[in-house]
Amino acid sequence: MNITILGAGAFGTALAVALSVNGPVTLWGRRLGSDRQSPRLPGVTLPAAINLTEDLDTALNAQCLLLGLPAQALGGFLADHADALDGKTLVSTAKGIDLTHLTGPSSLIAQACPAAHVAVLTGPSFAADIARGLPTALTLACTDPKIGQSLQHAFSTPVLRLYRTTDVTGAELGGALKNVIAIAAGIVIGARLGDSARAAIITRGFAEMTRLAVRLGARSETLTGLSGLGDLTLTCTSPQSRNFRFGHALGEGAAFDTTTTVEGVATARAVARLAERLGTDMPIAAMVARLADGTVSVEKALEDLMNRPLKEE
Ligand SMILES: NC(=O)C1=CN([C@@H]2O[C@H](COP(=O)(O)OP(=O)(O)OC[C@H]3O[C@@H](n4cnc5c(N)ncnc54)[C@H](OP(=O)(O)O)[C@@H]3O)[C@@H](O)[C@H]2O)C=CC1
Ligand SMILES: O=C(CO)COP(=O)(O)O
Repeated sequence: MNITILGAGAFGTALAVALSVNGPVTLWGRRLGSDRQSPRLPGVTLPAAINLTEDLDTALNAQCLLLGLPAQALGGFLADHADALDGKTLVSTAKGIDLTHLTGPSSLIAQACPAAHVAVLTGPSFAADIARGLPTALTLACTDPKIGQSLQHAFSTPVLRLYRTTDVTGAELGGALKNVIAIAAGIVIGARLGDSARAAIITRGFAEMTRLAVRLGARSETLTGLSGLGDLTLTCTSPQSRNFRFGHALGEGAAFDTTTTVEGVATARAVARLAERLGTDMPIAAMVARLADGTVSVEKALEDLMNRPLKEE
């Protein structure tokens, strides 16, 4: 399968590097430079099997396109290029909920490109790890089992092992919601509240993730897989995670580089709105939204969460 990746950020570039072991790959980006290096993946030289292009028309000729854009940029990109994208196989790697439409990437794609075959590639994977060829397991979600199987094979390599599911909603919500909980975990560690508190945030955060995802049509078992619990574990425990690092800075009262992609901030806001609309209890996510917006202090957030009515687990 001829693979084209749109978006030369850290993840799109890492996937291009990984998939180029299977054959030629095209990587489109707005600013690629000429030295086969990526500013988002320092120290990684892009192999010759990656065809780099800044010409979007050329890139859009492909039948299967991996979309490496962040969640909040995806809607605009789809709107701008819907005609050229419709009817193709479009695989999103974005981990977020669109703040305007309050939906995940798959619904955004389906709304903009109704004739497209939609899939989601997600799971625990730092771009730097993938680009270095470290062993990684991911989830490929597609409602059409045949297309899902063909993508699973196309995107697997000796060090990239893909599992398959038809639960697109569950897979993409797991990836989006874990970013919100990773911010909370970072805040806990940054504010020196301890590893026990982090374990509580991970566990109760996972309960929230599952509650909202199931309410939106996901299968609960999907949340226990790589795309949910797997990615939650990774991002809540590793300083490689930008969401965790953002939370850490918030917790210790330090500044954070605002140009860094931190998907969990907009997603926390989207979750707070969704939770209110659906009447779903999402206290940690709602608190992350308020903390990120600066409308509550860490001390007050902790006090409020600890003093919620006692209940059954
Ligand atoms: N990094 C990681 O480890 C992983 C990331 N992901 C997910 O992948 C998605 C992308 O993240 P990541 O690659 O890390 O982000 P980066 O911040 O590294 O890169 C984002 C890329 O998107 C491009 N972009 C943004 N807006 C537009 C637009 N309107 N049109 C065209 N290109 C645009 C940027 O282009 P430009 O440089 O020109 O601004 C940039 O190349 C996120 O949802 C993330 O959660 C998933 C797994 C792992
Ligand atoms: O999604 C990721 C790992 O699976 C990357 O996490 P961050 O965006 O927090 O760096």
